[in-house]
Amino acid sequence: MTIEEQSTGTATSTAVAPEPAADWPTSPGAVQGPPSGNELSVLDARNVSAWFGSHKVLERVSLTMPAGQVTALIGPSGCGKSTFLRILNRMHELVPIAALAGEVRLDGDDIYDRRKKIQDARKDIGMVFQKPNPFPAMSIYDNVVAGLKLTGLRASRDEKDELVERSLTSAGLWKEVKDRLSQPGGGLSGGQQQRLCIARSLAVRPKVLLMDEPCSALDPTSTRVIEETMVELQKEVTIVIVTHNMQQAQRVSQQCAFFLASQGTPGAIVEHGDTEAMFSEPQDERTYDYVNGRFG
Ligand SMILES: Nc1ncnc2c1ncn2[C@@H]1O[C@H](COP(=O)(O)OP(=O)(O)OP(=O)(O)O)[C@@H](O)[C@H]1O
Repeated sequence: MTIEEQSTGTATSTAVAPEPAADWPTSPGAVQGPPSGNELSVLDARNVSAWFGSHKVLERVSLTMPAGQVTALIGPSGCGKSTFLRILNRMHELVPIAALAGEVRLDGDDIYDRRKKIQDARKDIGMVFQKPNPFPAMSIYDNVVAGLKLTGLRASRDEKDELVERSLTSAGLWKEVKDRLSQPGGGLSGGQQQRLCIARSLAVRPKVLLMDEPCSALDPTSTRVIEETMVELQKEVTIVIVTHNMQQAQRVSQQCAFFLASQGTPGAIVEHGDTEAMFSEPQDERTYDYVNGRFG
Protein backbone atom coordinates (compact mmCIF):
# COMPACT_ATOMS: atom_id res chain seq x y z
CA MET A 1 0.00 0.00 0.00
CA THR A 2 1.22 3.46 -0.73
CA ILE A 3 0.85 5.89 2.11
CA GLU A 4 -0.98 8.95 0.91
CA GLU A 5 0.30 11.72 3.10
CA GLN A 6 -1.93 10.39 5.82
CA SER A 7 -2.06 11.82 9.27
CA THR A 8 -0.83 8.92 11.29
CA GLY A 9 -1.04 10.18 14.82
CA THR A 10 -2.99 7.98 17.13
CA ALA A 11 -0.96 7.78 20.31
CA THR A 12 -0.69 10.37 22.99
CA SER A 13 2.98 9.93 23.80
CA THR A 14 5.79 11.81 22.05
CA ALA A 15 8.45 10.15 19.96
CA VAL A 16 11.10 12.57 21.19
CA ALA A 17 11.61 10.81 24.53
CA PRO A 18 10.47 7.23 24.03
CA GLU A 19 9.52 5.10 26.96
CA PRO A 20 11.56 1.96 27.52
CA ALA A 21 8.76 -0.19 26.21
CA ALA A 22 8.67 1.56 22.84
CA ASP A 23 11.06 -0.89 21.22
CA TRP A 24 9.07 -3.89 22.30
CA PRO A 25 6.24 -5.58 20.51
CA THR A 26 2.88 -5.96 22.19
CA SER A 27 1.20 -8.58 20.07
CA PRO A 28 0.47 -12.00 21.53
CA GLY A 29 2.00 -15.16 20.18
CA ALA A 30 4.32 -17.96 21.01
CA VAL A 31 7.99 -17.85 21.78
CA GLN A 32 9.84 -18.90 18.69
CA GLY A 33 13.21 -19.50 20.24
CA PRO A 34 16.45 -17.62 20.58
CA PRO A 35 17.64 -14.90 18.23
CA SER A 36 19.65 -17.04 15.90
CA GLY A 37 19.17 -18.73 12.56
CA ASN A 38 17.13 -15.83 11.18
CA GLU A 39 16.84 -15.42 7.45
CA LEU A 40 18.53 -12.11 6.86
CA SER A 41 16.14 -9.41 5.72
CA VAL A 42 16.27 -6.44 3.40
CA LEU A 43 14.55 -3.17 4.24
CA ASP A 44 13.52 -0.93 1.39
CA ALA A 45 12.26 2.65 1.66
CA ARG A 46 10.73 4.25 -1.41
CA ASN A 47 9.89 7.92 -1.88
CA VAL A 48 9.47 8.55 1.83
CA SER A 49 8.41 12.08 2.74
CA ALA A 50 7.59 13.22 6.26
CA TRP A 51 5.94 16.13 8.01
CA PHE A 52 5.50 17.48 11.50
CA GLY A 53 2.34 19.52 11.07
CA SER A 54 2.96 21.68 8.01
CA HIS A 55 6.74 21.39 8.37
CA LYS A 56 8.06 19.00 5.74
CA VAL A 57 11.23 17.40 7.06
CA LEU A 58 11.92 14.64 4.50
CA GLU A 59 11.57 14.78 0.72
CA ARG A 60 11.15 11.57 -1.26
CA VAL A 61 13.87 9.53 0.39
CA SER A 62 14.59 6.16 -1.21
CA LEU A 63 17.09 3.76 0.27
CA THR A 64 17.68 0.02 0.23
CA MET A 65 19.22 -1.34 3.40
CA PRO A 66 20.71 -4.68 2.34
CA ALA A 67 20.33 -7.91 4.26
CA GLY A 68 23.03 -8.69 6.77
CA GLN A 69 24.81 -5.39 6.33
CA VAL A 70 25.17 -2.26 8.43
CA THR A 71 23.80 0.87 6.77
CA ALA A 72 24.93 4.16 8.33
CA LEU A 73 22.81 7.30 8.06
CA ILE A 74 24.98 10.40 8.31
CA GLY A 75 24.37 14.12 7.93
CA PRO A 76 24.21 17.39 9.83
CA SER A 77 21.87 17.91 12.76
CA GLY A 78 18.23 18.38 11.83
CA CYS A 79 18.39 16.84 8.35
CA GLY A 80 15.88 14.12 9.24
CA LYS A 81 18.00 11.05 9.97
CA SER A 82 16.16 10.14 13.18
CA THR A 83 12.80 10.85 11.59
CA PHE A 84 13.66 8.52 8.72
CA LEU A 85 14.83 5.86 11.20
CA ARG A 86 11.57 6.13 13.14
CA ILE A 87 9.55 5.78 9.98
CA LEU A 88 11.32 2.46 9.39
CA ASN A 89 9.56 0.87 12.39
CA ARG A 90 6.42 3.00 12.54
CA MET A 91 7.49 5.12 15.49
CA HIS A 92 7.03 8.37 13.57
CA GLU A 93 3.30 7.96 13.89
CA LEU A 94 3.53 8.17 17.68
CA VAL A 95 3.79 11.94 17.24
CA PRO A 96 0.22 13.26 16.95
CA ILE A 97 1.08 15.90 14.33
CA ALA A 98 3.21 13.55 12.24
CA ALA A 99 2.38 12.53 8.68
CA LEU A 100 4.21 10.64 6.00
CA ALA A 101 4.09 9.43 2.43
CA GLY A 102 5.89 6.68 0.59
CA GLU A 103 6.55 3.02 1.17
CA VAL A 104 8.64 0.92 3.54
CA ARG A 105 9.00 -2.73 2.64
CA LEU A 106 10.53 -5.49 4.73
CA ASP A 107 11.43 -8.37 2.42
CA GLY A 108 8.89 -6.98 -0.01
CA ASP A 109 6.06 -6.67 2.53
CA ASP A 110 4.66 -3.21 3.15
CA ILE A 111 5.02 -2.53 6.89
CA TYR A 112 2.33 0.16 6.57
CA ASP A 113 -0.22 -2.21 5.05
CA ARG A 114 -3.48 -1.33 6.77
CA ARG A 115 -4.17 -4.99 7.42
CA LYS A 116 -0.99 -5.29 9.45
CA LYS A 117 -0.63 -4.54 13.11
CA ILE A 118 1.74 -1.80 14.10
CA GLN A 119 3.15 -4.16 16.73
CA ASP A 120 4.28 -6.59 14.07
CA ALA A 121 6.47 -3.93 12.49
CA ARG A 122 7.94 -3.11 15.89
CA LYS A 123 8.62 -6.79 16.58
CA ASP A 124 10.35 -7.34 13.25
CA ILE A 125 12.20 -4.04 13.36
CA GLY A 126 13.67 -3.31 16.78
CA MET A 127 15.11 -0.02 17.99
CA VAL A 128 17.98 0.90 20.28
CA PHE A 129 18.04 4.50 21.44
CA GLN A 130 20.72 7.07 22.09
CA LYS A 131 20.36 6.83 25.86
CA PRO A 132 20.35 3.33 27.35
CA ASN A 133 16.88 2.73 28.78
CA PRO A 134 16.73 -0.55 30.71
CA PHE A 135 14.30 -0.87 33.59
CA PRO A 136 16.79 0.12 36.31
CA ALA A 137 15.22 -1.78 39.20
CA MET A 138 14.49 -4.90 37.18
CA SER A 139 17.04 -7.71 37.16
CA ILE A 140 19.35 -8.18 34.19
CA TYR A 141 17.56 -11.46 33.43
CA ASP A 142 14.11 -9.88 33.59
CA ASN A 143 15.21 -6.95 31.46
CA VAL A 144 16.11 -9.35 28.66
CA VAL A 145 12.81 -11.24 28.83
CA ALA A 146 10.73 -8.12 29.52
CA GLY A 147 9.69 -7.92 25.89
CA LEU A 148 8.24 -11.41 26.11
CA LYS A 149 6.33 -10.61 29.26
CA LEU A 150 4.89 -7.43 27.85
CA THR A 151 3.70 -9.25 24.76
CA GLY A 152 2.19 -12.12 26.65
CA LEU A 153 4.52 -14.59 24.96
CA ARG A 154 4.82 -17.79 26.90
CA ALA A 155 8.07 -19.56 27.55
CA SER A 156 9.24 -22.22 29.94
CA ARG A 157 12.00 -21.42 32.38
CA ASP A 158 14.46 -23.42 30.28
CA GLU A 159 13.44 -21.56 27.12
CA LYS A 160 13.85 -18.26 28.89
CA ASP A 161 17.23 -19.28 30.26
CA GLU A 162 18.39 -20.15 26.77
CA LEU A 163 16.94 -16.97 25.33
CA VAL A 164 18.65 -14.83 27.96
CA GLU A 165 22.01 -16.50 27.39
CA ARG A 166 21.78 -16.27 23.61
CA SER A 167 20.57 -12.67 23.58
CA LEU A 168 23.22 -11.53 26.04
CA THR A 169 25.89 -13.44 24.14
CA SER A 170 24.84 -11.83 20.85
CA ALA A 171 24.91 -8.44 22.55
CA GLY A 172 28.43 -9.13 23.82
CA LEU A 173 27.43 -8.99 27.48
CA TRP A 174 27.01 -12.59 28.62
CA LYS A 175 30.49 -13.14 30.04
CA GLU A 176 30.32 -9.95 32.07
CA VAL A 177 26.95 -10.61 33.67
CA LYS A 178 26.37 -14.37 33.70
CA ASP A 179 27.13 -14.58 37.41
CA ARG A 180 24.86 -11.70 38.39
CA LEU A 181 21.75 -12.09 36.30
CA SER A 182 19.52 -11.39 39.30
CA GLN A 183 21.10 -8.02 39.98
CA PRO A 184 19.40 -4.81 38.80
CA GLY A 185 20.02 -3.63 35.24
CA GLY A 186 20.51 -0.13 36.62
CA GLY A 187 23.69 -1.31 38.37
CA LEU A 188 25.52 -1.83 35.08
CA SER A 189 27.80 0.74 33.45
CA GLY A 190 26.38 2.89 30.66
CA GLY A 191 27.98 0.74 27.97
CA GLN A 192 26.75 -2.45 29.62
CA GLN A 193 23.25 -0.98 29.91
CA GLN A 194 23.28 -0.21 26.21
CA ARG A 195 24.29 -3.79 25.43
CA LEU A 196 21.52 -4.95 27.78
CA CYS A 197 19.09 -2.90 25.69
CA ILE A 198 20.48 -4.54 22.56
CA ALA A 199 19.94 -7.96 24.19
CA ARG A 200 16.38 -6.96 25.09
CA SER A 201 15.70 -6.02 21.49
CA LEU A 202 17.25 -9.25 20.22
CA ALA A 203 15.15 -11.38 22.56
CA VAL A 204 12.08 -10.90 20.37
CA ARG A 205 14.03 -11.96 17.27
CA PRO A 206 13.93 -8.83 15.15
CA LYS A 207 14.84 -9.00 11.48
CA VAL A 208 16.23 -5.49 11.53
CA LEU A 209 17.83 -3.52 14.35
CA LEU A 210 17.66 0.27 14.17
CA MET A 211 20.21 2.15 16.27
CA ASP A 212 19.86 5.88 16.84
CA GLU A 213 23.28 7.19 17.86
CA PRO A 214 23.72 4.22 20.21
CA CYS A 215 27.18 5.28 21.39
CA SER A 216 26.77 9.02 21.77
CA ALA A 217 26.23 8.74 25.54
CA LEU A 218 29.14 6.33 26.00
CA ASP A 219 32.86 6.59 26.66
CA PRO A 220 35.35 5.52 23.95
CA THR A 221 35.95 2.07 25.46
CA SER A 222 32.24 1.26 25.68
CA THR A 223 31.80 2.67 22.19
CA ARG A 224 34.43 0.31 20.88
CA VAL A 225 32.74 -2.68 22.52
CA ILE A 226 29.35 -1.74 21.02
CA GLU A 227 30.97 -1.35 17.61
CA GLU A 228 32.55 -4.79 17.90
CA THR A 229 29.17 -6.14 18.95
CA MET A 230 27.57 -4.62 15.86
CA VAL A 231 30.11 -6.24 13.59
CA GLU A 232 29.18 -9.63 15.08
CA LEU A 233 25.45 -8.87 15.14
CA GLN A 234 25.18 -8.22 11.43
CA LYS A 235 25.57 -11.95 10.90
CA GLU A 236 22.11 -12.40 12.39
CA VAL A 237 20.29 -9.12 11.87
CA THR A 238 20.26 -6.27 9.34
CA ILE A 239 21.38 -3.05 11.03
CA VAL A 240 20.67 0.61 10.35
CA ILE A 241 22.56 3.13 12.47
CA VAL A 242 22.36 6.90 12.77
CA THR A 243 25.74 8.32 13.70
CA HIS A 244 27.49 11.68 13.83
CA ASN A 245 30.81 9.92 14.16
CA MET A 246 32.44 9.59 10.74
CA GLN A 247 35.07 7.17 12.01
CA GLN A 248 32.33 5.02 13.46
CA ALA A 249 30.43 5.01 10.17
CA GLN A 250 33.58 3.84 8.42
CA ARG A 251 34.38 1.22 11.05
CA VAL A 252 30.99 -0.45 11.29
CA SER A 253 29.05 0.10 8.07
CA GLN A 254 29.22 -1.32 4.57
CA GLN A 255 26.54 1.03 3.21
CA CYS A 256 26.18 4.72 3.89
CA ALA A 257 23.62 7.43 3.11
CA PHE A 258 24.34 11.13 3.41
CA PHE A 259 21.31 13.24 4.35
CA LEU A 260 21.17 17.00 3.96
CA ALA A 261 18.53 19.67 4.51
CA SER A 262 19.98 22.74 2.92
CA GLN A 263 18.63 26.24 3.55
CA GLY A 264 15.33 25.28 5.09
CA THR A 265 14.47 22.61 2.52
CA PRO A 266 13.34 19.16 3.70
CA GLY A 267 16.01 16.54 4.31
CA ALA A 268 16.96 14.40 1.33
CA ILE A 269 19.64 11.90 0.47
CA VAL A 270 22.47 13.57 -1.42
CA GLU A 271 24.44 10.40 -1.99
CA HIS A 272 24.41 6.79 -0.88
CA GLY A 273 26.28 3.61 -1.58
CA ASP A 274 29.32 1.65 -0.52
CA THR A 275 30.76 3.25 2.63
CA GLU A 276 34.38 2.95 1.58
CA ALA A 277 33.66 4.62 -1.76
CA MET A 278 31.56 7.33 -0.11
CA PHE A 279 34.48 8.30 2.08
CA SER A 280 37.32 7.84 -0.40
CA GLU A 281 35.66 8.99 -3.62
CA PRO A 282 32.41 10.81 -2.92
CA GLN A 283 30.56 11.78 -6.07
CA ASP A 284 29.02 14.94 -4.66
CA GLU A 285 31.04 17.89 -3.42
CA ARG A 286 28.72 18.29 -0.43
CA THR A 287 29.41 14.71 0.62
CA TYR A 288 33.12 15.37 0.28
CA ASP A 289 32.84 18.45 2.49
CA TYR A 290 30.78 16.65 5.12
CA VAL A 291 32.85 13.48 5.43
CA ASN A 292 35.96 15.65 5.65
CA GLY A 293 34.48 17.70 8.47
CA ARG A 294 34.14 20.91 6.47
CA PHE A 295 30.59 21.61 7.60
CA GLY A 296 27.91 20.33 9.95
N1 LIG B 1 8.48 15.59 17.53
C1 LIG B 1 8.76 16.57 16.67
N2 LIG B 1 7.90 17.56 16.48
C2 LIG B 1 8.15 18.57 15.61
N3 LIG B 1 9.27 18.63 14.86
C3 LIG B 1 10.18 17.64 15.01
C4 LIG B 1 9.98 16.57 15.91
N4 LIG B 1 11.05 15.74 15.84
C5 LIG B 1 11.88 16.29 14.94
N5 LIG B 1 11.36 17.42 14.42
C6 LIG B 1 11.98 18.28 13.39
O1 LIG B 1 12.23 17.47 12.25
C7 LIG B 1 13.46 17.86 11.65
C8 LIG B 1 14.34 16.62 11.53
O2 LIG B 1 14.69 16.20 12.84
P1 LIG B 1 15.50 14.85 13.10
O3 LIG B 1 15.61 14.68 14.58
O4 LIG B 1 14.91 13.76 12.32
O5 LIG B 1 16.93 15.24 12.48
P2 LIG B 1 18.32 14.52 12.71
O6 LIG B 1 19.04 14.59 11.43
O7 LIG B 1 18.13 13.18 13.30
O8 LIG B 1 18.99 15.48 13.78
P3 LIG B 1 20.07 15.13 14.91
O9 LIG B 1 21.27 14.64 14.17
O10 LIG B 1 20.31 16.44 15.58
O11 LIG B 1 19.46 14.10 15.81
C9 LIG B 1 14.04 18.96 12.51
O12 LIG B 1 13.72 20.20 11.92
C10 LIG B 1 13.33 18.80 13.82
O13 LIG B 1 13.22 20.02 14.50
